[in-house]
Amino acid sequence: MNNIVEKTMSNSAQQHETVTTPSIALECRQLCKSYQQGPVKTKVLSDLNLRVKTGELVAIVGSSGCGKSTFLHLAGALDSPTSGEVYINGCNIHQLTEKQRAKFRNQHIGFIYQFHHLMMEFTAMENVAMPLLIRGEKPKAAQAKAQAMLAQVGLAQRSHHRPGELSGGERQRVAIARALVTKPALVLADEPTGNLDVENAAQIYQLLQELNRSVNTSFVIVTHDLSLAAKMDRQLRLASGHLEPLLDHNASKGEDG
Ligand SMILES: Nc1ncnc2c1ncn2[C@@H]1O[C@H](COP(=O)(O)OP(=O)(O)OP(=O)(O)O)[C@@H](O)[C@H]1O
Repeated sequence: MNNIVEKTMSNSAQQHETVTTPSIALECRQLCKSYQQGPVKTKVLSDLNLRVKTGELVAIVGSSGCGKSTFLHLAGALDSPTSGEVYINGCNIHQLTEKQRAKFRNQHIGFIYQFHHLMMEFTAMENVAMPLLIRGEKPKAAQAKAQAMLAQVGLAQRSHHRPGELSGGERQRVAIARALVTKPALVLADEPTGNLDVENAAQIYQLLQELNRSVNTSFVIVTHDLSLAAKMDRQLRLASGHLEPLLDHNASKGEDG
């Protein structure tokens, strides 16, 4: 009997531990990046630290040229740091081989760019299904998932349209569906509303929030728009090569840059 009680107590303690200890989707440790062009060395990131919890929405703002895209490229395993480490769901991504990194990106990371980067000769459905086909899913299953994802972003009726037959906001919705169709741990977005009008931009952010809640994917969003950044869980500023809380009240939330 005692054993059972002890076991139950220890199980409940473990469950409690699991619930109260947040998982970390992205962790950057002492990240540094310099570019060397001939004799000129440009130091862009310097001892940057960041922890993003599973399901957290983080906005990063910063002046032009401060290193936001550089940071996203390192966090998304598209480029290597000069030094430092990046962990996604606990995996040190820069220790992987190039081939392993490509596979890891396909399985765990979604990208959303300012200019959607859709394949213009393919339909919305084909664009969204592509990451699933790349990871080896059967075409029928991939199409069914792509159709469901397009419905989630409000484009069920546009699945056979090519990007040229969609509005700017709709194209960005397709890009969001493509980034999320694999249910990645982390979505990295570089100015996802940069080329949209205010109304469309607000709709896209609302959509990102809804998807964040429904799939529990973590989002790191680079934006120039402070009012939209304010809607995220946390706002950080990239300056002098590292991240700092944008607003004073964020400092009290802990988990700073
Ligand atoms: N491949 C590269 N080689 C050399 N320098 C680079 C390279 N890529 C970026 N830089 C430099 O690194 C700095 C940061 O660039 P980055 O594109 O990350 O800035 P950003 O904050 O995204 O800018 P923006 O908001 O204007 O897009 C800039 O000074 C840029 O000139």
